[in-house]
Amino acid sequence: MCGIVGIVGKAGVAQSLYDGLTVLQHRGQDAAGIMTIDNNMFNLRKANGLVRDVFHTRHMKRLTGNMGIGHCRYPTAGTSSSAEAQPFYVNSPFGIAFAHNGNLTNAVELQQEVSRIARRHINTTSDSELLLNILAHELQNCTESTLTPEQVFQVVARTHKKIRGAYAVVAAIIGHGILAFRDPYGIRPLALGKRTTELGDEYMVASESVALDAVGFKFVRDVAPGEAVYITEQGQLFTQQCSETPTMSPCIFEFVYFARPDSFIDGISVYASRVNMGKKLGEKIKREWADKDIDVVIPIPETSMDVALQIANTLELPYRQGFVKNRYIGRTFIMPGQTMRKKSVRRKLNAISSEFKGKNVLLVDDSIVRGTTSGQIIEMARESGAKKVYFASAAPEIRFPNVYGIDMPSANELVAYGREIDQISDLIQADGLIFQDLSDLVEAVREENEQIARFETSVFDGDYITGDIDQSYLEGIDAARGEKAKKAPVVQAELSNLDLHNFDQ
Ligand SMILES: O=P(O)(O)OC[C@H]1O[C@H](OP(=O)(O)OP(=O)(O)O)[C@H](O)[C@@H]1O
Ligand SMILES: NC(=O)CC[C@H](N)C(=O)O
Ligand SMILES: [Mg+2]
Repeated sequence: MCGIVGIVGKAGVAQSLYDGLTVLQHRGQDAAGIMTIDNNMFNLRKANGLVRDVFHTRHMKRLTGNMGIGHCRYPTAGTSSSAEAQPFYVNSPFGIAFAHNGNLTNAVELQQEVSRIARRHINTTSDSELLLNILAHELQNCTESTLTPEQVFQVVARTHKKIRGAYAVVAAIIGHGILAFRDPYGIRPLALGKRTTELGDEYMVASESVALDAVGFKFVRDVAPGEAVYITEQGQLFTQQCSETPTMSPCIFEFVYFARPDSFIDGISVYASRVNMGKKLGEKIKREWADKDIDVVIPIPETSMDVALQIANTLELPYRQGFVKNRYIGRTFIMPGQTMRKKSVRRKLNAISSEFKGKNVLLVDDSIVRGTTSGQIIEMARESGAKKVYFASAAPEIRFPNVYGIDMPSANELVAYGREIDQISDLIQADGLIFQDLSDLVEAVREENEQIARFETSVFDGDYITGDIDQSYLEGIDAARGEKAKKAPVVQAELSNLDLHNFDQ
């Protein structure tokens, strides 16, 4: 998914950027980076790893300046090489640092345009580096001597026309300010915050409102789909809609899994939406599983806990914690590669056997994607002595690849692809399996903001909102990014050997 932050402050911003990234860590665990501007110079630190491991005191000391941006990465294009960690940088025009959450769907065409028309070189396979170069090329075309907010917004409007897919972006332009914008569908989230200090007002943009809370910024509002926010280095805020056809269609999977429950996205409390999901699924279980003799409801930590508690309340059954999560192991779904994900489930979750012995348990998860977690967890419940193991998923069956910033490039890897519910149930060896209906999931989230008419739900229904995805596109990303492609002998370490991206370790 990736987390982005950007701050224009009145004093050093590195610590706030760092703190913001630590609370966005759940969006990307593979790499992290911060770039600040001080005295008309960029300072950069980025590397593979968690935020806490990437930044040591010596790096933080070097990240001086009152303006900067940060990123934590979950790769959905290109490779996991540290050369593709963000922020990216181009020296012309002005000098731009850039961070991106999302995924472009016309990267192949853009690659050609960037080299042929813009005569720019891209040194990685990252779609984000491409996006930066499109933006830079458009900025380059502003020939006036000063860069006004109006010009910046025209640049964003032209960029919107060229790129397709999902993007929430933050860019620091040296000598000018910070620019942030969101794709015309608002697929990926972006929030704006403000902090009042003795020295004046400071502004921050972040993927989730929780990052604003963590560093004492007050949530102002969500950036609208297609809208751009430009904060000058003096701290003046300008905003403008830069898309001719903005339509609000946020990714529903943010609410199911990605976002933190204490975030608000597009006016929706992520937590409240999950409670609603639990209520709806609980009601469905009541209707359709009246004959099932469930003794206890048990969540699969961590994301499903809010949903499971509400299911237990709705069914008037006890809610018990049957699995303990090792707090030092990250999220398994966003790990790169199936071998690592598989190994991590048992290291991450351990059963409290007394909660299972002789009981018919209902295990609840937020979603079943590859079936990595559910298969192993059901096995653990049985090893712990459960009589029957039922399974409920707060999201419907995931049958289609994602092209908007979730690393699900291949339908074949999805356990629900080409299978009916009974077959999935057999595969994960459950005694019964139930999924939320898509209409209920949409309602559960919409209940919190009825103004949103549509959500991006392609992983469930194959309806890709940008309208540019066909079978050959899906076959292409499967070949390029599916598990088989990851096993191909690309020596990723070698890719980072160029080391153009980092001037100090
Ligand atoms: O079917 P799968 O391919 O296993 O994917 C789905 C699982 O992965 C996620 O958990 P994750 O461990 O990433 O994070 P969490 O601790 O936030 O639940 C999600 O919450 C499901 O448990
Ligand atoms: N998950 C994301 O937002 C990824 C951003 C970008 N596509 C990358 O792969 O680095
Ligand atoms: Mg989970």
